[in-house]
Amino acid sequence: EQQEKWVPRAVNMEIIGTYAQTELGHGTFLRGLETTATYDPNTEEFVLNSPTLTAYKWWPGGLAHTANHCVVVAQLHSKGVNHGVHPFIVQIRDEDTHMPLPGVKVGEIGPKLSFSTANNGFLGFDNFRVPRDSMLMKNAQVLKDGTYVKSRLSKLTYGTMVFIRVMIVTDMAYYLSVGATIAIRYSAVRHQSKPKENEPEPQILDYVTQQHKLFIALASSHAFRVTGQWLWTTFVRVNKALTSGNADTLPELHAVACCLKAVTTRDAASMVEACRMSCGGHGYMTSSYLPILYGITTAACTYEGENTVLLLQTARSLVKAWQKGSKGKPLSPTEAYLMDKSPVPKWENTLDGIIAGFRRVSAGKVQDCVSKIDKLVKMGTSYEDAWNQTSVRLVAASEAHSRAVILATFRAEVSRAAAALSPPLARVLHQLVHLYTVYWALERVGDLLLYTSIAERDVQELQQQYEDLLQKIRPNTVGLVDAFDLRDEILNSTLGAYDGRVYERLMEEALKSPLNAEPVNQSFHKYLKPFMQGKL
Ligand SMILES: CC/C=C\C/C=C\C/C=C\C/C=C\C/C=C\C/C=C/C(=O)SCCNC(=O)CCNC(=O)[C@H](O)C(C)(C)COP(=O)(O)OP(=O)(O)OC[C@H]1O[C@@H](n2cnc3c(N)ncnc32)[C@H](O)[C@@H]1OP(=O)(O)O
Ligand SMILES: Cc1cc2nc3c(=O)[nH]c(=O)nc-3n(C[C@H](O)[C@H](O)[C@H](O)COP(=O)(O)OP(=O)(O)OC[C@H]3O[C@@H](n4cnc5c(N)ncnc54)[C@H](O)[C@@H]3O)c2cc1C
Repeated sequence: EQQEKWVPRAVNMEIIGTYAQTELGHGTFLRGLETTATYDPNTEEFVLNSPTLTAYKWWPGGLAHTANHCVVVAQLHSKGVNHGVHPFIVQIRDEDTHMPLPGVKVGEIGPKLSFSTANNGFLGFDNFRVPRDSMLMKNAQVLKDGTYVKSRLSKLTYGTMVFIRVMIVTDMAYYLSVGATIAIRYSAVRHQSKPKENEPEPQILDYVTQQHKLFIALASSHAFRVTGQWLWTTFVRVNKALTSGNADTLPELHAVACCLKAVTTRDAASMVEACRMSCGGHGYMTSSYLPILYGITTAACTYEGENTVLLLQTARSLVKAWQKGSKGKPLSPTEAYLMDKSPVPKWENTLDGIIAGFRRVSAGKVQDCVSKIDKLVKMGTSYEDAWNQTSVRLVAASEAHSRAVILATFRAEVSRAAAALSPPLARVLHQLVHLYTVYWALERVGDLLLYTSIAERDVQELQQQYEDLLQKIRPNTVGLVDAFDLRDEILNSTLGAYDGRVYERLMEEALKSPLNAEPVNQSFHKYLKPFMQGKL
């Protein structure tokens, strides 16, 4: 009945909430969170408290001035026992006056790199009392007398984060479509330089280096949208099983959600930055929207689980899978390839050949990590220290695993969908799959040389395949970004508007600046003139 109490009020916006988990002192290590929720059986209430400055919640979006409730993650104490972190839904502001309630300290954390509209806040409690039913009791419960009833699966506490990580993959597909649309449309409008003296300045989109910078962002948007859809379907299936009490597939979902969130956010941030830089000085204008878009995508590398920490979570799963598979036990579908002990096949410069190659790289890296950890432990190093000393390789293994998942999913889903598409559209989408696959083979050629039978001539041929694909995709590039069908109001960009009037829009935006309100700015009279007259 907690959902009956809270959900309708949240849906009709009586409750504006945020997720208050991170504290000044802890973001990654959840078991180290310091906010306490101590049960008082005499009043059937929890007493929320921030015992130290580092216990203050810090970062939750909307917390500073928007939210009047929040989900607070706190260490649950009852009958003198700390039962670990649990979620509580807590009203923090008066619903009429919006004033902070007594015992609640809340405010803004200050300027950030971007996300300026999110009013991220801080929150401290001074022995703030909330009724027992504030504890979200879907998984664990505290009875009226303070008896703690543990969850059938402690990891369910972390479930919210899996959900958001799954959503973030699709978010990155969207952000890349915005960046690619702005940069490719601008590159079609912008003419620059004279490689051929007797011809007009060409579109910068005709420079192959410009195509190299931008087409991967376009292809990645489709790859992440397709992968995000697959991941969402997986999430729904796992969640359904969880509802019926079966948690067997949760570890695989957690592992694949971690590495996909980490890799897609890192790629999106770096590719949006490449989109910005490919637009020269105008890409550095706020009015282009590209700097803001970079700020949004790079934040995703940190929030909802810092990327390195998440890649190490996946590595933990890959190492456990290797150890399990080595004992002949079955592995989850996404990790089953780790046990492919067949001889390394002759390299093939095909999509299937490259996908198989990335699986070889991932399996080889995982095996190397396991060997290094085992060797260190045999030499007397603790497992934790052996893990830390191997962690750079563990992150790389996770990234290779994630890339293998994206490559395979992108290829399979486009091949499956192609049958229902017109031949021209199917051809263009296959070109994007091909470009994405060959791009990453070239980006990770060192790994392929280490773990597969790829030879120098294969690499040369892949480079030529890649350059041929840039040429094939070029004629459809503007059509492909137009197909994202992003309205000018959404793009919010002087460079990406559909009408291509970039110079007029840049000037229109400049003239809106208050600094252009008068021909001589007051700074002249206050500072420049006195300085020039030696009076400052
Ligand atoms: C409601 C929303 C509605 C709509 C949303 C729509 C769109 C949203 C899309 C995008 C959002 C856009 C903008 C939002 C902007 C900002 C929001 C940001 C919010 C936040 O940042 S919230 C805070 C996020 N914080 C974290 O992610 C913390 C990361 N840290 C951890 O997860 C844990 O500390 C960590 C790293 C896992 C370590 O914890 P611990 O030490 O306890 O674990 P172990 O490593 O020892 O592992 C124990 C065991 O548990 C398994 N496990 C760990 N985590 C999970 C999990 N999440 N699910 C399942 N299982 C998990 C782990 O595998 C181990 O298992 P094993 O022992 O190996 O069997
Ligand atoms: C824009 C934005 C919005 C946010 N919104 C919210 C929100 O709404 N609600 C909320 O609760 N939080 C929110 N956060 C906070 C976010 O979840 C945390 O910043 C994130 O979990 C990282 O934790 P941290 O900042 O404490 O960094 P730390 O965990 O201190 O990480 C710092 C460095 O230490 C490294 N490190 C940490 N642990 C390990 C390890 N075990 N192994 C190896 N390296 C490690 C990390 O890789 C990283 O390089 C938001 C953050 C941002 C930037």
